[in-house]
Amino acid sequence: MPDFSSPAEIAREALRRLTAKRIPPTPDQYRAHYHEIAGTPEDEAFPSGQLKAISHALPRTTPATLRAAQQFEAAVDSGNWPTLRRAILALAESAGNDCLRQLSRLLHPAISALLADQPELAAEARLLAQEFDGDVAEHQEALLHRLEQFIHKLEWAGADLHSIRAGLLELLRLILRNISELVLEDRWLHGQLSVLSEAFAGPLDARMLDEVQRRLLDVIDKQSHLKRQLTDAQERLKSMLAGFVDRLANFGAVTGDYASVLARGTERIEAAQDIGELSEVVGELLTETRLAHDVAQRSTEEIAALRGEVDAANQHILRLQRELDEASELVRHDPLTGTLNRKGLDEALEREIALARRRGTQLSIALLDVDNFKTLNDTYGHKTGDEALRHLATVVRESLRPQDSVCRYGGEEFLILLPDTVQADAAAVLVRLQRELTRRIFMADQGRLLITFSAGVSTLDPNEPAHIAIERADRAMYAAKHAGKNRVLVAG
Ligand SMILES: Nc1nc2c(ncn2[C@@H]2O[C@H](COP(=O)(O)OP(=O)(O)OP(=O)(O)O)[C@@H](O)[C@H]2O)c(=O)[nH]1
Repeated sequence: MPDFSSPAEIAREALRRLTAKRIPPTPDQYRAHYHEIAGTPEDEAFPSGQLKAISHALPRTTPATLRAAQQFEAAVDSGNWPTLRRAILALAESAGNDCLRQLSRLLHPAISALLADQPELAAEARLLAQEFDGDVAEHQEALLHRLEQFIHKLEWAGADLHSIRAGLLELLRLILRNISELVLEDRWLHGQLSVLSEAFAGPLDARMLDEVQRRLLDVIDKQSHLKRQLTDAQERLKSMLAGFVDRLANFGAVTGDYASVLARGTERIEAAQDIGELSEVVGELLTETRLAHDVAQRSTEEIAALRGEVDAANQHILRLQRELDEASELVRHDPLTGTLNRKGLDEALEREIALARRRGTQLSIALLDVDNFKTLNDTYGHKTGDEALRHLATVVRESLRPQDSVCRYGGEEFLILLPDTVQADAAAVLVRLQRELTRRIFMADQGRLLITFSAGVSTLDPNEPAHIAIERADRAMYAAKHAGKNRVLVAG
């Protein structure tokens, strides 16, 4: 076989063989014959199509990845392997740098911000972030080792925080138990405290803590007011009783004197020698008797007056108690059902509207009114009516998410705020509530009573005042009543 030493000779021979075999001289056929004659391995064809597909899929989210992707695209267009090799290396480097930058952002600000209570760890996170942001090539291993140690410290700090939180919660539960033992006789405070205990039973979140804080403030307000008033009233009662005892002692002294006058009079009567002497003794006894009678009468009147004052003081204490119960309506919760009252609703509305605007989420409102409540009251009595309302409020509260608010809007009417909920979902929540009331049927003394309600649902437009959306829900609720009750309608 002749030896072809120069590329020109190999090329000529390749063309000659193609002609001899009558094969069309396409680039692929030519390349195959060329390598066969030269005895060299055949280069693979440049896979432009597939490489272009890869280049389209490359990330271009940061300036660095965009640059690397464009370099890759140009290399594919050039069809040149060495250029492509350089582009792939640049791509790998940009991906690595991107990863380091993300790690640096994770360390600072994200992790360092979470470590507000651990300034040393926060400073370490900042330092590591700076180093990962710089040139890591030379001391990569040392840096990775420090990162590993930092992660260990974070794990320990996390475990510490967990046990501190558990300890604080336990402490709060203890305080609550203590307070509820101290205020056994106050139903309203008792209700508030059981709601607080329930709140601490579940996982903590910021909204729940806010609610707990408000309720605790209510409890503290009322408790201190109540205590001051009751101490005053008790002091007044004490001083009245002291006066009463003084009068009794006086009366005792006067009657004691009278008894000795009588005894002396009896002796003198026995020893009397004549009528004159006797009439003198009787005269003295009459005077003393009149005096004793006057004192006794005065004392009886004073004691009766004192008794009147004690009764009035007692009435005053009872009135105070009632006024305080009414005053609890001025705070944020309805004493019968424990749901928010109007003032509580105003605050919750303000908070939720601001949140919805900030987050660009939908706030839905539902108004529900118990069906045929007057008949229930008339048939089973007002007390059963009250219990039915309490049952309804409990089922509603327990069926909703912690971020939803329930308010007693009127006698047997409740308003529910559903943050981050579109109108159709809010209607579905109310339908679920209807089902839940059928499942958890109200057990009255007289037996099982099914409570149903009619409801209207609306969604707040970010630019309208809340009362407009409430009016829409109200109209939908009335439409539900007219359509036959026990149904949920959305506002048109
Ligand atoms: N037991 C009890 N009854 C209440 C309370 N607040 C309001 N009510 C009574 O609820 C009843 C409401 O009656 P209506 O407004 O006629 O409504 P309804 O009977 O439910 O009729 P529809 O709404 O049409 O289904 C009245 O009798 C009120 O006295 C409360 O706190 N306790």
